[in-house]
Amino acid sequence: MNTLFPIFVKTENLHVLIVGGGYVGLEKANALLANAPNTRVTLVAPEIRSEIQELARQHPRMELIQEPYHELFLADKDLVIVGTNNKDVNRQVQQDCKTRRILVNVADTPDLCDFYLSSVVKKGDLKIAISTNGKSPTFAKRFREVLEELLPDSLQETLDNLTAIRNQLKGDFVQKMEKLNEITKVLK
Ligand SMILES: C[C@@]1(CC(=O)O)c2cc3[nH]c(cc4nc(cc5[nH]c(cc(n2)[C@H]1CCC(=O)O)[C@@](C)(CC(=O)O)[C@@H]5CCC(=O)O)C(CC(=O)O)=C4CCC(=O)O)c(CCC(=O)O)c3CC(=O)O
Ligand SMILES: NC(=O)C1=CN([C@@H]2O[C@H](COP(=O)(O)OP(=O)(O)OC[C@H]3O[C@@H](n4cnc5c(N)ncnc54)[C@H](O)[C@@H]3O)[C@@H](O)[C@H]2O)C=CC1
Repeated sequence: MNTLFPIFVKTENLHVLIVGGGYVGLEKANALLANAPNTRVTLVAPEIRSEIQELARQHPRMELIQEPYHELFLADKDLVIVGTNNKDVNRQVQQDCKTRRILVNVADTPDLCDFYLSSVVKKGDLKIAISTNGKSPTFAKRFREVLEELLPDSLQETLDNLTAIRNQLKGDFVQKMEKLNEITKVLK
């Protein structure tokens, strides 16, 4: 059964810790900052790839700490993503997060994850998150590419028009809902 519950998180309101400064750390930092460049991200690792250092130069709210993980780094964090090349360290971080009730993603161990990252399709204000329940991240990536091709750029205009109508509508909640359902019937 696929029990994942998708939510859209305002990461700019959070302080995220990434543990690991290799390819995985880079991928996850890129994923976060591509969606919300203003997110406060702290990345800790004894070795940090040069691409991550470049990313930090472009994002003033990203901080790099060139040290091994220590639980003290969890003190002020809301969300943690772990991707070191040391399984014991990954496990330790996961346990420390559980103790503090901080949501944690252990990139190479789905069983230890409280949440997964998704493939993200963006067309202006429309955002679609794709997950395969961990079965094939590569399928998620390919399906993102298919949807990116398929969805027209004019979608933003439709959304803008619907927002304008939504803001002008008078009446109670039910009346507004009926009207908006009527107008958008053509989309079915
Ligand atoms: C469970 C999950 C946890 C998490 O990381 O959050 C997870 C786990 C693992 N990924 C692995 C490998 C790869 N991951 C990618 C890519 C992505 N992986 C992402 C998400 C997720 N990956 C979560 C489930 C998402 C879902 O439900 O579908 C994406 C969508 C989002 C993102 O990372 O930002 C991003 C695509 C973004 C995009 O382009 O749209 C590629 C392809 C590539 O990089 O080109 C490969 C190599 C090929 C392959 O294996 O498929 C391995 C094996 C590691 C090993 O062998 O050591 C594990 C561990 C395991 O499965 O056991
Ligand atoms: N979920 C995913 O998308 C994928 C997961 N993986 C797995 O993730 C793991 C990491 O992969 P890469 O980033 O490619 O490895 P890498 O070798 O490029 O980087 C490992 C990083 O972990 C850091 N590290 C080691 N000990 C640490 C400690 N005590 N505290 C903090 N950081 C520490 C290193 O300094 C380095 O920055 C591997 O086990 C790999 O199998 C690999 C590919 C994709």
